[in-house]
Amino acid sequence: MMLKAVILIGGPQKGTRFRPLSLDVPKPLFPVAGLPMVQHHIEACAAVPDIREVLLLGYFPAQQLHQFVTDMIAAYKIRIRYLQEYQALGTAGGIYHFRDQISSGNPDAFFVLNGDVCGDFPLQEMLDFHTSLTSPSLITIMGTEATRHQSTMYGCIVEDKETHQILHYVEKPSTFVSNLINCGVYICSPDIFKRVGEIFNSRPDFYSLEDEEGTESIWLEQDILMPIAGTGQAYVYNTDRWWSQIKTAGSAIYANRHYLQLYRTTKTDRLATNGSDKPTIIGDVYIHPSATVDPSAMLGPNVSVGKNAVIGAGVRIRESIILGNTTIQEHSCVLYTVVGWNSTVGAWTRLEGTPCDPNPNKPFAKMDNVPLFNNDGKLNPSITILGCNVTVPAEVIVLNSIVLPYKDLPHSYKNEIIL
Ligand SMILES: Nc1nc2c(ncn2[C@@H]2O[C@H](COP(=O)(O)OP(=O)(O)O[C@H]3O[C@H](CO)[C@@H](O)[C@H](O)[C@@H]3O)[C@@H](O)[C@H]2O)c(=O)[nH]1
Repeated sequence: MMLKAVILIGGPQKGTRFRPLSLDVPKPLFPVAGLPMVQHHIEACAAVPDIREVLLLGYFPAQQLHQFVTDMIAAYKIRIRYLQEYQALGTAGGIYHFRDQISSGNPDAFFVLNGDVCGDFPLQEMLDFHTSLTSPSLITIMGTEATRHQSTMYGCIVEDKETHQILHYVEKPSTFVSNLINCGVYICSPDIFKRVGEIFNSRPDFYSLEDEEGTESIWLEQDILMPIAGTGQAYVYNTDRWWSQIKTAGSAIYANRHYLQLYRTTKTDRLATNGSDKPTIIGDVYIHPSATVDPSAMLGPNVSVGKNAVIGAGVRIRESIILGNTTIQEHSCVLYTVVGWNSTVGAWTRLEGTPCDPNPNKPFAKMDNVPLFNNDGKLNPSITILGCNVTVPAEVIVLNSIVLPYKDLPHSYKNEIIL
């Protein structure tokens, strides 16, 4: 069997809720648990022996992805390419536009993964399910359970419980349809191109100059899944493994924690260990080999420290992401915070945010993608974020605040966006 994988990474206009973290680097490359977000997808794909090529599909300028793709080829030794859409073509439009590249070598099927989800992707298990189906599936969707209340923020699937055929599919319905939601991970038969082609050719105004911008795009969800449901050609593979979207900056801390936890079973060499002349490590912590951490610092649980970062004496960090080239001076405390690249945090300073985790008392609860402001126009409590090249003085407190790049903070801040 020969398979390929397509990862949909979107473009610069997407991922706005991820700001300011997506101001300096395309959102798909933002590091979570020490690796660019979509490297986790690539790693999951590379672990499936039949996947021979991974295609990243998006409309970011190619030079923004070039180094990353080169690094990925070296790390995983499989074919990886970035294919750039000339404009946003939609979740099925891009696949259709590059159908020749996807079909070359005659793959039996190809995976499609949304770049903005994270999880413990059971790709091999899903493939086994897909290939075991007696009637061929044009598209198999990975589905998972959500709460009744949250389900309407996703694509909702009604399945035949015995055969797992999809009977009904609604994209982000206005009222409750089903607890079973679309994870944004698919296996498609190459025959899907015929379906997308029919839609492409059925658009009469395609060449009209008055055509509104955006009508050129084709959506896997609305244009393919909704009409195909109930025809016996679409199936759902259910998973109860960890899965989430990464939409808001707050979800980076949550995803970081879970990916670190996964390292415990699969990649223990990536986790920092305790030892003499080493900092105290609590729980799961990733420290880039080039980072310098003072032995009197205490890190964890759930901390990632990037390239060339310098962590001073007596520093305490918990539930946070410290990006590359950042310096945290002695005795500072960092909790539920993302510290952007090249930032400096003075001594005896406290950076603290509020976690936005899924409700632990509700089974199947996902992260709420809390908007920045509440209805009174006030900032919703969230993780604290420092953009890149921010300088925080010594002996101040920055609480539940978002600091845009290149800012020298003069004093303490609480619940503010600092522009
Ligand atoms: N290449 C490319 N990628 C795109 C484009 N538009 C969106 N994407 C990528 O496609 C994925 C889906 O993004 P959205 O269109 O914003 O959809 P969504 O709100 O995330 O919902 C989708 O994912 C949910 C799971 O996370 C699903 O539940 C839902 O049904 C739907 O498939 C993201 O990774 C995004 O970067 C495009 O024009 N081109």
